[in-house]
Amino acid sequence: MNFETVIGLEVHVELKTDSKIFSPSFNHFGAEPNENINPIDLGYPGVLPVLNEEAVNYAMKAAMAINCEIATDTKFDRKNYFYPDNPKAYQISQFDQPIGEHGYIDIEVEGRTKRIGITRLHLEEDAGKLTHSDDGYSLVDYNRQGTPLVEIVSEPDLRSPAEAYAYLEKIKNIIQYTGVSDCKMEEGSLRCDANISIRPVGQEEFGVKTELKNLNSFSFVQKGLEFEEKRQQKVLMAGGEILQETRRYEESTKETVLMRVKEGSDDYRYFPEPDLVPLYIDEDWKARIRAEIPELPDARKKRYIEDLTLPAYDAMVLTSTKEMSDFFEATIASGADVKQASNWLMGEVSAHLNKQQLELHDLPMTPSALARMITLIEDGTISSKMAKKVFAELVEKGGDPDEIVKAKGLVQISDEGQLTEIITAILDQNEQSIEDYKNGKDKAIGFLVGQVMKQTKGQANPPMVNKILLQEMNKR
Ligand SMILES: Nc1ncnc2c1ncn2[C@@H]1O[C@H](COP(=O)(O)OP(=O)(O)OP(=O)(O)O)[C@@H](O)[C@H]1O
Ligand SMILES: [Mg+2]
Ligand SMILES: [Mg+2]
Repeated sequence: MNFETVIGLEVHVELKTDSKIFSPSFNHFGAEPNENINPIDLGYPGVLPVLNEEAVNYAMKAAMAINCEIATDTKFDRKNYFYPDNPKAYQISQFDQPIGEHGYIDIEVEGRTKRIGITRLHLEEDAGKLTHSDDGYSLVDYNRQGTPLVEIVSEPDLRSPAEAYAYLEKIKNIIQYTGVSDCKMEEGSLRCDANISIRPVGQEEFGVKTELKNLNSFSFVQKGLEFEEKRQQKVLMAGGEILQETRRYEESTKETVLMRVKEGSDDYRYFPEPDLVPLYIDEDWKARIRAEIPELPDARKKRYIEDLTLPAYDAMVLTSTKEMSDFFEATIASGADVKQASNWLMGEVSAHLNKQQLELHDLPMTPSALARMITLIEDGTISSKMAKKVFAELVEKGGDPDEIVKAKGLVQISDEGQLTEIITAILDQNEQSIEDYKNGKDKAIGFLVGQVMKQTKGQANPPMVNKILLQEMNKR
């Protein structure tokens, strides 16, 4: 029997506000365990949460960027659960009136664009972090408790693990552009639970889903879903039934294992949070936040193709991170040729970053330095071979391309008169090569170019050397 896979993702994104969602504790990653906590985070008796306006602004920004409608009347709810990562035994979340609903994003898979619905985006507080040691005890760090978090729930519109991967890339890309989160999976500021079911092809009704947790990278999400897709197929083919379970992905075995049979939302005993007033978001507030949203990746990509006439591939690569795209724009604003700037960023710059495991902001090279180097190539001051030396210096130490060119004696000889003089002398000494060339042996040109380069210590402008050589030989 042939099955169709159905996937819906829950993505949690931590918002990088200065302080926590309901308390004045710092909200910074990387502090000593339990350094950034106070009695509100820990839910001591008698404390009251106060909503951080910045967290609401950030959540609205994220929701708008994924095309959600923003609620006018919204509120917070208590989700009750007992687990040591949460000292209050409840999480303040949003149940039936989330900040954002009915959104979508467009993803590209195998050259096709597909629209994936977003059911909701709600604002909540993060829980603490447990570290389980091998010798049987667990450590609790409550620094994360109370970090503002948005949960973005997709419609069950994804049809393959590869689509799930593309969806995650796109969500990360968009949210990073808004600047409300770093979306670093390795630091936990972006996390994902993946829901998956299968159904016989042609059947309208969805199958029973399982939910995968402990997915620590986008590729583990894809691998976990691929395993689960096959596991469910085997169960159904053997006449068994899928139970609504929460399963844990094991990186070492690449398998999913049962954690618990899933609780329903009834088990959480949701009720309106009595310590917070309902939140009313008026049109002015919405408009103010909307005006702060920068140009998003899809719009940028379109502009690069239509206005800058870049190939679609370049536009895609350049907009894949905001940092790359901003660097590119600053480079062309400093006067670099658009296509050359794109080529350098996608080529040499990206290769260097990959090799050294660096990010653009780690480089001492500024966009204006890259632009100047590109201009020096274009106007013939340096050859592309010399440019490699200038580039190596720029990414190592930074500095001014003109000064590097001067210091390294890299100036190219592009003076027509000077080159003609050198070439004439070389031709006089190599009459055999001229003869060979006239007899159709094109190799002779290569030899003569080599002689010119040798004599000028590689400083002659190669296209000009070629042109003048041909002119002069044809005269003879
Ligand atoms: N039959 C199905 N097969 C695959 N995915 C499904 C199916 N039904 C629902 N989903 C997806 O499962 C996800 C459910 O997420 P949601 O946050 O609404 O509920 P939950 O996981 O039960 O709640 P919690 O936040 O408490 O974990 C959504 O992304 C939805 O698209
Ligand atoms: Mg959920
Ligand atoms: Mg869930």
